[in-house]
Amino acid sequence: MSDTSTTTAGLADPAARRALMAGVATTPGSAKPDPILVVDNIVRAFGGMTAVDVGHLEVQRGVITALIGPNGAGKTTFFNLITGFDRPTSARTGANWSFDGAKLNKTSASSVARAGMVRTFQLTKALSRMTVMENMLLGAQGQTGENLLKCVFKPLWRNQEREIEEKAKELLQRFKLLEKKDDYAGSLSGGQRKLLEMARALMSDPKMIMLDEPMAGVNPALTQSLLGHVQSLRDDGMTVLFVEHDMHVVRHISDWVAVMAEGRLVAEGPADTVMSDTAVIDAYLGAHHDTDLGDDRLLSDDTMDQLSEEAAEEQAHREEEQS
Ligand SMILES: Nc1ncnc2c1ncn2[C@@H]1O[C@H](COP(=O)(O)OP(=O)(O)OP(=O)(O)O)[C@@H](O)[C@H]1O
Repeated sequence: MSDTSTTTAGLADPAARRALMAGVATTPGSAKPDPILVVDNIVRAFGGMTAVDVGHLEVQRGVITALIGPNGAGKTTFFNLITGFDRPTSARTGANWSFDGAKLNKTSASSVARAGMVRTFQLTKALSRMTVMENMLLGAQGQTGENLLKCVFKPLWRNQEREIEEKAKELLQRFKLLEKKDDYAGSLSGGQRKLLEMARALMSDPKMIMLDEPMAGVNPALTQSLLGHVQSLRDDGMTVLFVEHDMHVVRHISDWVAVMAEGRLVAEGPADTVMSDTAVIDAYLGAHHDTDLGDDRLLSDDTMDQLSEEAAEEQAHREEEQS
């Protein structure tokens, strides 16, 4: 295994990332130079249907890995399993996964988050009725102060409360949401909600952030800014694992792509290699024939016109809001 500190330090540099992944085999389950997450024999069946059956998967530390696959491939179920929100049916027959060297099987979702693997979760109805700041403070749960000791060490708790609020403000500033801190989260646009979900996840200082379709429902004008945020998390040394259907996004920001189909890991590699893999093309085209695998040359003029119209509308809307 390579030295983690030196490996991750230079990963803002694309050439360093390419060099790091260059020697990795493009076969499903391939070994990584310094994996932060290692998964073995994780199976989840619902009745007679096997939703997930992953024999071995390693996620490289400090890079952006996309998990792709057609609808129903098992991506969300896989996320739920490794983050402790669901249990594998293979629990008794050897399911194993570890994060940053610590075993995670049988661990609750909150312990997984405390270990440093945090997933974004969607703004539910209940969270929509809370303010942006209240949502951020929820993300800090699990830190001291929640327990009875806070009554005994109140000054200490107050200090921490202040620190947490400061941290929330800094993150909101970074994600351009500070002016909205007292607004109800439900009043935010689709893109701003995604930013809030990401900012909230960062409140607990994760080592790895897992994003489930971070670009879904986000209009083109905000997509660029969201992509920039995801890349800067990686550049700051965080590991990113994300599920995404938009293949343009996947090509644009992924350092590595893992592909699932019918519950199994069927391919791995850099985006371009994976997208031209026949197993991947078959998996997608078998599911829906009109799938766009993210080659910009395939975008029709009409689609491009529509995208720029939407971007212009969003820009006009923002200018109107500012005036
Ligand atoms: N709680 C459940 N009960 C029964 N079947 C389920 C349950 N959750 C998921 N499934 C099934 O498991 C399979 C995998 O679903 P999953 O949502 O993980 O796929 P996915 O790759 O995330 O799909 P999508 O891209 O459409 O979100 C699907 O056939 C789905 O219907």
